[in-house]
Amino acid sequence: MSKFYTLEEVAKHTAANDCWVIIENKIYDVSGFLDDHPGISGGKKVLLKASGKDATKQFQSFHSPSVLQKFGPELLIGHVGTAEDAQLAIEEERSNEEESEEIERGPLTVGIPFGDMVPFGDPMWYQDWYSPFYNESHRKVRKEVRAFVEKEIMPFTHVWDEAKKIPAEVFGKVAKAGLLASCCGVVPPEFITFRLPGGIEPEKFDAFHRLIVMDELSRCGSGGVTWGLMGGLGIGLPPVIHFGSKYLQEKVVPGCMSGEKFICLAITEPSGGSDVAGLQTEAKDMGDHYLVNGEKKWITNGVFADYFTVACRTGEPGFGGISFLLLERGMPGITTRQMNCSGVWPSGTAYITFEDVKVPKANLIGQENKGFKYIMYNFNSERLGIVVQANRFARVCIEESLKYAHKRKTFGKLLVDHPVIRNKFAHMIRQVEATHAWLEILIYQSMHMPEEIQPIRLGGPIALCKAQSTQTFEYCAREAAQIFGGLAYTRGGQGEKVERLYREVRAFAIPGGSEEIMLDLGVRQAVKVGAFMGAKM
Ligand code: HEM
Repeated sequence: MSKFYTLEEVAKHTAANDCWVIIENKIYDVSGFLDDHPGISGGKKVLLKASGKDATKQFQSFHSPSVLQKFGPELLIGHVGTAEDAQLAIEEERSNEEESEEIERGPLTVGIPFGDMVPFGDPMWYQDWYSPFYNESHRKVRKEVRAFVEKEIMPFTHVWDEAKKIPAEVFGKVAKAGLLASCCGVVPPEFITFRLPGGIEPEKFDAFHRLIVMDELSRCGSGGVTWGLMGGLGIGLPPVIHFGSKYLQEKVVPGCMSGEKFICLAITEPSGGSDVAGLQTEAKDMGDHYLVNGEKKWITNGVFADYFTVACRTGEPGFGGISFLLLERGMPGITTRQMNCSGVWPSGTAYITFEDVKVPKANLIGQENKGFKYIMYNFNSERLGIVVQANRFARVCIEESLKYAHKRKTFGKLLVDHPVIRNKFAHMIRQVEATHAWLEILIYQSMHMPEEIQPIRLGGPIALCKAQSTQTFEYCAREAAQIFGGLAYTRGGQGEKVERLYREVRAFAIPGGSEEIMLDLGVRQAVKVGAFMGAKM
């Protein structure tokens, strides 16, 4: 049970070896933290000066709430108040916990709002707007994944990013929470070992449940973490699940789904990114095996992957001569090295060299020379995944900067009271909401349109939506950085998410099809489909 102290009692603790501060009515013993407290003008001195009293205001102006999520539990020693207050506070906390997902209902409320209701900080259906796409099962997934991400991911995101590595044990936790299985598209139930988020049956876990999982995870505001956890898995495993032999599936899928093994998709080469048909990595047929030679570049998770789903040339030049092979770490001739990129640091972006790698024929994924079809199959879900992440990152930029604009004053006014700042928010919001609405309608199509016509009908609009989402992300990261000013130019602290996201924009605008290629593809396909469907042009 929590302890309670009066203000007079707290005021006695102002020494370097006995230092308490009050923040939001809670008392923190920061004696052991003084030397670790950062600050340009002496982090220890600042804290000592604030000791023995209520420092809520100063705390809120210098920190993001995640600081207390991370350090609070260890430093918290009690609450301010008398024994009577104590009982009341405990009861209030309990009832707050029970209702935590519900915001107080007012006369404007029409449903059940979720989240902290920062305007446009969450999709509209969270913020008490009607939507035809979601039901109780989606609300369950949303609630569970949000709690998991806030406890297990968000407090550590900055540390992992700086370390350029996610600790191994995190993957197991993420797998057990059902998140890994949620990011691989439609997964046959036999491969799902852990309970899916919200306890939803595998057969009923639909594309909107998957959207929610990825969207909620992306609230951490780090492409390095989203890609570090599931970037390779989400695109490297589906070819094995959908086209691989039983032998390959049994060998690869269980380990990857449990977070003990890692897989990546290796398509891009030093000489070509979006020009997949021109890939050069060669797999020579040697009778009982293939001999693989070539190089792959910018391969997400390649640094720590155990398996590599590799697009190789097995036949004629162009689209028709590509196959997918599964290569395994430990096969002689495979070298991976970490690339030094602007962003997405913990995602293990690799340069990979294959030198005379002997690959058994049993490691062919699907049929020989059908690789391009599998790549195309993968692209639509990969691109939708990028849209989900990029748009949530753009939303994070809105959320973070709108909160900041409510505490930072310039020229005697809060930032949010300056029309020039509100104008920035307006342009960010209209783009994020338009992108989200387009995303939802595309996801709805992917659930209902016959699978065989999806590549033709949906490929173009998904490509356009990908470009829309990354340009929105770029716009919002820039505007949020302007609102944060210097705080978004330094790593860590209040501008932490915005600073990182600003560096990560290109990691979404280029891979999975660059904006230029996406825009062109979108129009080319629209014209082709239009002609097929009798458009009078
Ligand atoms: C439980 C108490 C506290 C904890 C755990 C804490 C933690 C931190 C951390 C982790 C940072 C690094 C930046 C960030 O991540 O936001 C920071 C920065 C800072 N803190 Fe605290 N802090 C506490 C209380 C206070 C109080 C009471 C004050 C002022 C009276 C204060 C003043 C500052 C300042 C000025 C910075 C910015 C330093 C800079 O940008 O150079 N902190 N604090």
